[in-house]
Amino acid sequence: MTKIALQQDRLLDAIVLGRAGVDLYAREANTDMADISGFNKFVGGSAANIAVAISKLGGKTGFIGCVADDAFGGYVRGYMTEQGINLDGMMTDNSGSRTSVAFTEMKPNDCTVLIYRNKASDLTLKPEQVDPAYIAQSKMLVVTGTALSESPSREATLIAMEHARRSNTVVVLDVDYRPYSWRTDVDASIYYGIAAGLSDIVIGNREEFDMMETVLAPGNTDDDATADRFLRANTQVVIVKAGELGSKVYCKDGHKFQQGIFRVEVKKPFGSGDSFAGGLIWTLVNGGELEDGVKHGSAAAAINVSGNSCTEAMPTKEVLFDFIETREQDL
Ligand SMILES: Nc1ncnc2c1ncn2[C@@H]1O[C@H](COP(=O)(O)OP(=O)(O)OP(=O)(O)O)[C@@H](O)[C@H]1O
Ligand SMILES: O=C(O)C[C@@H](O)[C@H](O)C(=O)CO
Repeated sequence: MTKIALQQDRLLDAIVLGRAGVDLYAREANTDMADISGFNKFVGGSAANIAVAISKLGGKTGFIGCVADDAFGGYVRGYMTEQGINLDGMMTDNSGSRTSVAFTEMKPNDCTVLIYRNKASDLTLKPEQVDPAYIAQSKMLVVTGTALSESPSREATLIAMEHARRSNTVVVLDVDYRPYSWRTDVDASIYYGIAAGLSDIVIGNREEFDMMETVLAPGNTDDDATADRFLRANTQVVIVKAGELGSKVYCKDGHKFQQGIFRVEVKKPFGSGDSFAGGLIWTLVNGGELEDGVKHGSAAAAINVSGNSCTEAMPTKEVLFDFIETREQDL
């Protein structure tokens, strides 16, 4: 069994860095985007989803990001505050940017997620807006990688990771690779490489690790070789997620294990990665074992993909443990 050493005397369990925006989910299931007649509004954005996931499980969370000075920015702030998320690190941009908006179909497979990110406010976050004292109050800093895609958010993210290292705040990188946010895969792999070197835990799927290996190991598809390459510098754990095939976990000391999925009736595939990260991180900040964290993450993801949204479908601790007790898991 593996434990991640954390500073226990911190006010916050985890601060999540990245985008918080609006998700608009199709009212009709199994309908193409062009034929959808209406959408239900929720708070979304990968980083917000992870923060809500940890918070609903009972964790004390904070957030570093930026919403626009618009009605959606106010809506996002209001919802996250109701969820108990500390927003001392959430900025508001009034330079004409817009809070990110995602439209989604509701289909179990081949489900389109259309994200409007022209002049996205989260990417206006500036390095001077990142407070090292805020990060030093947290056991963990969780970075969602799209924040690296553009300046000044890229520099803000890298300095946040550096501050975390200096204050012994454990750093988690959730790769969260959205190809349309980047000029080229080469650019992406360079910045993700720097960020991975600053991280204790790196979580991604195969497509994301392929992108990260664009320059250094083009064509590699072998998870073991990937893990060897990324278990360097500060990185203690590499997790390769594989959707319905579960996940593989690699530790620096050579220990490795796999986790299967909890089979459910899937309503939509998105949100699985964010709920997985939420369940895992909540377990680790509470002093739990890595093996239990990955199991809790898998269960939270299964619950989420069988629900009708991302944030609202994140489980509480009671729902999570009840689900695990009553379900078989594929190993
Ligand atoms: N259909 C499914 N049924 C049950 N569990 C699932 C399913 N899909 C994914 N999961 C769980 O969620 C974890 C993460 O999923 P996945 O590998 O799809 O992440 P991801 O690529 O980051 O997803 P996304 O970007 O869509 O959020 C998997 O390792 C698995 O435990
Ligand atoms: O991450 C986003 O910007 C949108 C999400 O909330 C979306 O629902 C999704 O794709 C989750 O992974």
